[in-house]
Amino acid sequence: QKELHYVPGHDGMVHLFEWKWHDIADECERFLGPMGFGGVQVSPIQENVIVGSRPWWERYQPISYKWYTRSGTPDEFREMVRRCNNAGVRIYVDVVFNHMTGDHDNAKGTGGTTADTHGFSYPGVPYSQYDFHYPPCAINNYQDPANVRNCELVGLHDLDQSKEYVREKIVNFLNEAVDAGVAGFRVDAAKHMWPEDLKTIFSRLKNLNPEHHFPSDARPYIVQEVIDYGGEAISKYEYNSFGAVTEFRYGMEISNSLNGNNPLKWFVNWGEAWGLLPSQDALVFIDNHDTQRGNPNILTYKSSKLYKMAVAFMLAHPYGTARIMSSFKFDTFDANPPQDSVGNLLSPTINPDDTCGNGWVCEHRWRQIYNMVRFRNAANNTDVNNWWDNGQNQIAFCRGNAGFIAINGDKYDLKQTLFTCVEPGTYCDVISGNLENNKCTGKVVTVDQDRKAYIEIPLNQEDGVLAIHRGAKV
Ligand SMILES: O=C(NCCCOc1c(-c2ccc(O)c(O)c2)oc2cc(O)cc(O)c2c1=O)[C@@H]1CCCN1C(=O)/C=C/c1ccc(O)c(O)c1
Ligand SMILES: [Ca+2]
Repeated sequence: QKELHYVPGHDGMVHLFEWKWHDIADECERFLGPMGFGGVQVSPIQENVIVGSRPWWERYQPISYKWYTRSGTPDEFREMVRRCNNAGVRIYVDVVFNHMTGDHDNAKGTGGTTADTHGFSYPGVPYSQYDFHYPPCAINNYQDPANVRNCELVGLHDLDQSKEYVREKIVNFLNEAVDAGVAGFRVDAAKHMWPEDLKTIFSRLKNLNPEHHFPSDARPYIVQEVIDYGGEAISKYEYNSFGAVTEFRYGMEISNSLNGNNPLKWFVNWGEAWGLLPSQDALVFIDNHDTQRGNPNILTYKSSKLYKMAVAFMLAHPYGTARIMSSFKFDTFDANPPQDSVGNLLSPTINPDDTCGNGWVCEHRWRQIYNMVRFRNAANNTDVNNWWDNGQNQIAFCRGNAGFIAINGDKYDLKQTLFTCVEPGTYCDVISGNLENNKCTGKVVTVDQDRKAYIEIPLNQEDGVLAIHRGAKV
């Protein structure tokens, strides 16, 4: 099965990239739980090799399966899982077991473990040369599935998951996290592992720990990172029968449209009809930790108006399992996360307006984004209906009779009286403000007896979106 184990009334995953465990626990209790977020994807928990300038990608070079990273210790991790589960927020661990490190002289890990990387020896597990694809070959041909699975990604020593000993080490690592109360995993570089090996490994995972309020016999939710935009020999469809899969085309198509290359009107049949994975198998996102820094066509926090429109559309639409990126500020690809002079990660500071400081972007705390998480919760179990568009980049649709959203991607005002599906009454536009003390701090939308309303999104307005739902009715 691929069902998530979100607590009822919670939906939407947020990737708290590079956050420390105690800060995540605080965020679950003070913000994510109350706002109805479903879960957090955390950075890798396994010990990684220390690379000089501390680039973000050092955490994707494991040196052992011990839970010591710059995000915290095993006890801090377990405490975070307990506190987040108690706040109704699930934890999904980013796990890296396609490979270990590349070659590093005098390699040392974030938990003090050393390794002889040139000799393919990792005593912290232990792994030796026999546990790897050896002698190494380089991945240099994405049209050859064996090359992509059995060779080294940028020189990272490639484990052989067909070996029972390797499988056992991986399964034990994952099951320890299940015992600690996690709800599932994001499997890094799944494209670089054989589907049969992954299926075998996942079949050996325990059921989720009932002490953490999971239904009995609940299975871990697995998301496999398969970077497939089409055009390579390996397909996302090789992986979605035994786990969910990242749908990279999702963010690419929405970014492409909002960047002006393809009118929004075409999204009337957004979903499988576009060649995307089946909805229940798809983990969807606008940007991720890699594409936000490596792909100029993908919208990120740096294009904030278009980005909020993209994320609002994702959260308003029922297709797939939505994941919101929460970033640190960066201006180069390799940039390290916010850290002090001796390499300790900095905690996000929370400003009086609830935004973050200390180099953290906290997209998930932007009103236009957290309010769309609430929209997604208010609209759960409904479909897209009553689609409207102007033939170009102005669209609107309902979710059952629970919610209504309008988006203006054109270079002129949207001014229309539209059918909004929701009960007649007065609603707050949750993009421009909140419903507080039974008043709207932003725009007010009056829905008449015919369930129609005058909808206006001027071109020069701060946001290109208007959204109302039954949870924001005055
Ligand atoms: O130029 C780079 N890499 C060469 C391009 C291949 O990119 C990588 C891909 C990759 C990229 C595109 C694909 O279609 C694909 O199948 C794989 O997946 C990785 C996964 C890892 O766990 C660790 C890595 O170092 C990589 C990686 O280098 C820079 C310098 C080293 C890290 N890195 C990077 O660019 C790091 C990227 C990275 C790191 C972690 C990820 O989870 C990820 O998705 C990408
Ligand atoms: Ca591999």
